[in-house]
Amino acid sequence: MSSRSSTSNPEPVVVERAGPTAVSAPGKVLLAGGYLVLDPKYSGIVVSTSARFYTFIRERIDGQPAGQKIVVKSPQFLRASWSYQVVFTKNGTVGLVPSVENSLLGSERKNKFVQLALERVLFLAIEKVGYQLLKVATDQGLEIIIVGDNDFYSQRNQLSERGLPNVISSLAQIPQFAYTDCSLADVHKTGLGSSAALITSLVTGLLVHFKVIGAADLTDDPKSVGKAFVHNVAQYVHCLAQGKVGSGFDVSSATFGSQLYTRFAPEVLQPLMGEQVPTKLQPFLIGTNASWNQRIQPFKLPPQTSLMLADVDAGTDTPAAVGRVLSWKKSDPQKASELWTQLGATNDQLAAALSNLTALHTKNPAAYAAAVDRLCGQPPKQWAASSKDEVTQAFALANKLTEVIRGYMREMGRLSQVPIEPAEQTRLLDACLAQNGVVGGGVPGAGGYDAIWILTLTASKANAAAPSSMSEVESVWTGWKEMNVSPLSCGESMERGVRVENPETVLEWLKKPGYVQH
Ligand SMILES: Nc1ncnc2c1ncn2[C@@H]1O[C@H](COP(=O)(O)OP(=O)(O)OP(=O)(O)O)[C@@H](O)[C@H]1O
Ligand SMILES: C[C@@](O)(CCOP(=O)(O)O)CC(=O)O
Repeated sequence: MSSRSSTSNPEPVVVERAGPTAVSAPGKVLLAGGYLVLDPKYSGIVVSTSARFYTFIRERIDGQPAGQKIVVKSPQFLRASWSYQVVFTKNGTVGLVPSVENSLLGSERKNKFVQLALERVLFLAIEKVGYQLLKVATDQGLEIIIVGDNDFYSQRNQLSERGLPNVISSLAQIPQFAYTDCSLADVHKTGLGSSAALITSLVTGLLVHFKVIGAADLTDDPKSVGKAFVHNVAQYVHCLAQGKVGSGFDVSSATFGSQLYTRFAPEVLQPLMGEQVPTKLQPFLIGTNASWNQRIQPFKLPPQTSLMLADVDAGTDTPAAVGRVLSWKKSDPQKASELWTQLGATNDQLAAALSNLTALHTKNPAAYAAAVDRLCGQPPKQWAASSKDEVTQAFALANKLTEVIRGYMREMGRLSQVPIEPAEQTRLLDACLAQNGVVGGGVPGAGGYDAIWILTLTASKANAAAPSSMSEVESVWTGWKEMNVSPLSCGESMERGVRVENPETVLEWLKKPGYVQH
């Protein structure tokens, strides 16, 4: 067990009991930049999802005082609760010890994501608020409930058990945080970054609950030092738990929301990834530490567009795919450099084209809406020739760029012999992109068979009669024979990053009938 010492003198403290704390963080879709975003020379277009991960923290356990004990419950899954003892010693150190009952309870042996988040935030807390305050903050025991919106986990079983068709409108009939009746090890995750959203939500909830940071620190301003600290701590814990330093786009978007993301230099985490925990963590993670040189540019999709996500039935081993692509890249640096340069430039052009559409809406909302309503009734291949107006031309350009990106991703897959956009996904995407009002689509992140994303136009409210490209795409999905295509979240708003929630509201959600209390 590691332990940690305090920097402040043990003074008697006035105890003010802390009320409950609730925090949420969004999932992610990497629309463009898979593989390239591992290199700080390139950026990724990351959209935060409407699906969010929630952490609810309150004192006592099942309403009873439980000195220095912490229980973390994940009630959507079988055997998913873990209990720990916070250990304070006379010389002012703190440590976290998994309780014996974890194995007795039949819990999955342990959850390193949860345990590392608790342990490392306790170390930071004793550095920042001191031994006495931290001891008080845990002396009644803590009950922590962590839940992810349904889209993080395949709902196919839920839909079939309820006799509901596999369509977007059915998703709203499944209770929020629905019980999956399976273990975490067996659940089919949908690739929305559940662990990054979990860690960012749990770490932030603990930092707020232990008063290491204030709720005011959680603005979405990428320049906020408090938010940067939260980002750094969440990246640290997530990389420790995953056992690797990925690009970090998922934790960054969970923290700051939708963005154009450029990776921090991975070396910043090297001193923290070993067995030995540094005696002081704060200097490495503080928001003003310039070694954390990620670049975060707020981004949002254009107005009157909706991001549709579908979960496809075969899984993809992302780490293995990354390994094979990078080893090919090493074996053919010349060809890889050409491809990375062309793909990186096209990704940047797509980001600019999408941001330009938002600017065109700002410039003339009426003209923008009129153009979108018209394009809702045409397949994208006809857009460029249909009108010379700048909104039409801008959407035609965005569509063209997504198709060029798909071509480069297929080329990367062919050269590295990794199924990045395999033929089955190509056929499904081409069928979707032939529908009216579809701006573009592709395989998110590392690609493979996990999922597809489709960006569709939505008619203005004044034009309710306009055709709905979302339903046209959904017809392709429901009629698709080659693979099982299940709809996921379908969001218009570009989600904010990690934020404090009203604990009473979250508690009400957790008491609803469809949510199974353990
Ligand atoms: N509701 C939850 N409660 C507890 N732990 C969870 C929960 N959801 C996810 N996790 C943890 O996150 C791990 C998944 O993290 P991993 O890095 O393997 O995948 P990921 O890339 O986050 O997956 P995806 O992007 O598909 O959501 C699970 O094995 C589990 O330990
Ligand atoms: C392949 C990679 O660049 C993106 C992986 O994205 P996803 O987890 O498949 O959504 C890996 C990374 O950035 O960590």
